[in-house]
Amino acid sequence: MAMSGVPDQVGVIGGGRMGSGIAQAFLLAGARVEVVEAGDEAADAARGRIADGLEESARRGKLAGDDVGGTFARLSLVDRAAELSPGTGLVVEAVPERADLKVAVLTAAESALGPDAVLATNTSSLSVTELAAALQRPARFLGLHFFNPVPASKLVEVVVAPETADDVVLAARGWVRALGKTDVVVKDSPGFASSRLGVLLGLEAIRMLEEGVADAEAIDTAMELGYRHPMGPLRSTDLVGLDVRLAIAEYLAGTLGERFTPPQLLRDKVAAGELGRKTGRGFHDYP
Ligand SMILES: CC(=O)CC(=O)SCCNC(=O)CCNC(=O)[C@H](O)C(C)(C)COP(=O)(O)OP(=O)(O)OC[C@H]1O[C@@H](n2cnc3c(N)ncnc32)[C@H](O)[C@@H]1OP(=O)(O)O
Ligand SMILES: NC(=O)C1=CN([C@@H]2O[C@H](COP(=O)(O)OP(=O)(O)OC[C@H]3O[C@@H](n4cnc5c(N)ncnc54)[C@H](OP(=O)(O)O)[C@@H]3O)[C@@H](O)[C@H]2O)C=CC1
Repeated sequence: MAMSGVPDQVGVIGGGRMGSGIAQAFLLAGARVEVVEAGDEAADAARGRIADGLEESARRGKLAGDDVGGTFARLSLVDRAAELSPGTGLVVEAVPERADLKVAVLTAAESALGPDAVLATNTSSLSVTELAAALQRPARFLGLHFFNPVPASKLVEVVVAPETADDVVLAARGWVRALGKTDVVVKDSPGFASSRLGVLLGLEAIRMLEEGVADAEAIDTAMELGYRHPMGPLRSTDLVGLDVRLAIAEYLAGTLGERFTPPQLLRDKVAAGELGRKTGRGFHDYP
């Protein structure tokens, strides 16, 4: 264990929006972190995101002992999940929301690690139980669902499948707290507690936009001032990424039913490359 109560060595598969935030959180808690990204260009981009995040943490006085350089020195990048260090205590998978992709990287990681390692998925919606079925040691697997933006978000959903061992749940809850975040334990089911509710609100807001009920600014402001949500449902969709939201909605439509069917406007915007903040345009503009 690192001094603060997280495993000494942590792996994060996928260093995109979420993976880089998760890596940053474990670095701040004192762990050595290996991030898996294929290819030099993707690795450099992930390294850059994490470096920027740590600089911001330092500006906000969130670096405990080390300086930015010392914290960043505990980060390394590898090309493939099979190359993760055998002594890794915890791996969090944060590749795109596709079951086949997640199974491929999780099974590769499992083969590289010792029998006590815990594997976790950051999936927003996919069945943790079905992902577990592809593994040799399903008892050591669970969902650790972080929220965006990871450094500012206080929540991690701990998603428990029927086969997840009790001691793994206990350890994972301790790690979440050691990150300075709050854990909520949720039984595995499509969309867990947060995506099931959050996505429905987002989809309804898009349908309202399609119907011309109000413009995006008005819909968001209604929820921000009326319900005191920190961000309206369209601004939140822009932050998550319209492509990510579409993948989640498609899965939930298939499992929970028609009410999650993605509106045509969401499909059109994704097809047009308007993915939200990351592309500068979604339901709002980000110059
Ligand atoms: C798709 C999924 O599967 C799941 C999802 O993620 S769905 C949710 C998508 N996200 C949302 O909808 C976000 C909603 N919006 C919000 O929560 C808020 O507007 C926000 C968190 C983005 C900003 O809120 P804010 O109050 O202005 O944040 P801010 O005061 O700057 O920061 C909050 C805390 O995080 C810390 N923080 C922020 N950035 C940080 C960084 N880079 N490093 C370390 N700490 C940081 C701040 O220092 C502050 O800490 P304290 O509470 O200890 O003071
Ligand atoms: N965005 C959000 O608000 C949230 C998302 N999530 C979930 O987190 C997961 C990741 O989402 P997000 O971070 O937004 O997505 P991103 O697209 O930002 O990141 C995914 C990363 O995974 C990399 N990747 C793809 N295939 C592999 C592979 N085989 N091995 C290693 N890395 C790979 C991608 O690299 P490259 O780009 O080079 O292909 C990319 O850097 C999804 O399951 C999503 O549902 C959970 C909470 C919030």
